[in-house]
Amino acid sequence: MLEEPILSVKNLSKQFGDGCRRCSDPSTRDLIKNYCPSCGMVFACRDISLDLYPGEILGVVGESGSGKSSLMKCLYFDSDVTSGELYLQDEEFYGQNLWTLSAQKKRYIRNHKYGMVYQNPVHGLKMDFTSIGNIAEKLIAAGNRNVDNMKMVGEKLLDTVHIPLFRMKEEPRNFSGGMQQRVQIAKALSNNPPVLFLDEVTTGLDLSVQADVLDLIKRIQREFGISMIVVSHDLAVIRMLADRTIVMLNGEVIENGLTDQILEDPIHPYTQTLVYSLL
Ligand SMILES: Nc1ncnc2c1ncn2[C@@H]1O[C@H](COP(=O)(O)OP(=O)(O)OP(=O)(O)O)[C@@H](O)[C@H]1O
Repeated sequence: MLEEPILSVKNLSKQFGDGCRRCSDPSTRDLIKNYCPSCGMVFACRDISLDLYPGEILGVVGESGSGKSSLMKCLYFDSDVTSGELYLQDEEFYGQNLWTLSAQKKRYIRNHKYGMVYQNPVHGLKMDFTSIGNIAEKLIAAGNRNVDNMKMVGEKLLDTVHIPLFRMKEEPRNFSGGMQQRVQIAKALSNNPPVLFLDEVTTGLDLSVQADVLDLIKRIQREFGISMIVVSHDLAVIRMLADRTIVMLNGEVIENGLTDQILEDPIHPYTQTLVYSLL
């Protein structure tokens, strides 16, 4: 593992609501978990810092409402942050806090440096485009114009994720949930991104289909060497995929470390409950 992280988050906070006197002053803050009972303000993410290293999978695990999706949305610029810094190890953006960039530059980063796989394929795919057309859409967004080249890349990626090529002209709406996720993964890989985000990508799939998708993600890590952040409420998924893991509760990181170490010796009582539920 290289020493410099490919992606670095410093002190990310994401709050919904402006806050009031009761919750705005850190020294007298009076919250129920991450919620202010006086004004309804919610801290979805509180002072989160993390580093993603080249080639690794970082898992983010936590119960519903712990702030995992908000973290992911901030990283992918789907949502504005309240405060914090985000750095990408990249010549073009070195040393720049990505959250302060213009909307146009953020779009550029999404198109050229990032891949995203959503829990719900409807968010990542155009259901009325063909499967190969979905990949072409992302390639065009990343500046590609050569049709033969796009076709070649599309076929190769669909083959990589085991979509039979005779079905490449079918719309993903005709596919099973597992196949839709595989097309989403192919699309997310098409701009050759150094960083891939996966948000609850196996939730709702049958167990055998889940296993196929998880195997595919591991294979992609091995073959492409992409750094990934994988969000899941399911520690079993994180155990299969992640080299390192952060555990979130009420918008905060309560534990982080090597996944094996967290599984063998969980320190926080919430993490202990998560781990024991796997036994
Ligand atoms: N648009 C919003 N407006 C107000 N509160 C929100 C909004 N989005 C999220 N929240 C709150 O922020 C907190 C974190 O939500 P978030 O969706 O990030 O959690 P999560 O861990 O991803 O949960 P889930 O897996 O159920 O989506 C929750 O208390 C949620 O109610």
